[in-house]
Amino acid sequence: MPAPTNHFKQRLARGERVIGCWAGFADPYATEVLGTAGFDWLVIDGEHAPNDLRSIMAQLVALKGSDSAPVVRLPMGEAWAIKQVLDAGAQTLLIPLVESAEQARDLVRAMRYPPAGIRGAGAALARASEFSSIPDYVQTANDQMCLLVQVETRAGIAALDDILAVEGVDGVFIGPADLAADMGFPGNSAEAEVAEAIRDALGRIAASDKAAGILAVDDATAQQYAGWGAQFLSVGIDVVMLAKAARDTVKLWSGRG
Ligand SMILES: O=C(O)C(=O)C[C@H](O)[C@@H](O)CO
Repeated sequence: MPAPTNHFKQRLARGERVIGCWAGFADPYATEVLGTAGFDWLVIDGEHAPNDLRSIMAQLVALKGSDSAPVVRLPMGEAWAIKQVLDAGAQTLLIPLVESAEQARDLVRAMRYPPAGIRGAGAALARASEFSSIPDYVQTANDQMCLLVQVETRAGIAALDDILAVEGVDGVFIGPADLAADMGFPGNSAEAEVAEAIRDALGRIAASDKAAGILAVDDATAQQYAGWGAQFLSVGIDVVMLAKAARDTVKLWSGRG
């Protein structure tokens, strides 16, 4: 019995558009709720949500029966953190602030067992191997790894063609907020210069053998990004959804006192 098939990786490879959402409550109960909504993928955000290895693992467990594929974002692409989260059962990683092909190659290697990479062989006690119930996990896991790198600085954009040439990178995600900030327009990814950089980058990624990804928090922007070539498209953030719904409810009733 081989390592679990990464259906999300297969869908990207087939060129399917897949719609996702950010899971930012760092709580398995909230992520389990999201997992019933019908999203194709969910980002368990270890960069900007208060997650740690145990909360990430608890959310992987919560999504085990869901059709929503878990995508785990780490704070940075450190090999030791990648080793831990893969052993916890993650198969798709979103790694922020990638700015070179060398960095991308190092991430590919960190996600794979030797000789293709440097992932430590601890599967015997790992959730990923179902605690050794998958006897050939180490021999079959590499093929199920899905690496999504975030390009979200001017340096990353400049290195995009080189990053796109790296074997083992499955997708490139453009981070609009960080890119806008790095370009001198913090908080304004709709600024013409930033929007043009996003449009150009999504087009170049879509023309490559990688999947293009991005996040939008309003429908008009999401539609625009889809038209520019976004294939794995996140269309919301759970925390923002709840906060907005709560404020709208208060606004609705505040005038009815
Ligand atoms: O740069 C970006 O935009 C992203 O990487 C997404 C953000 O980190 C996400 O938290 C929404 O702001």
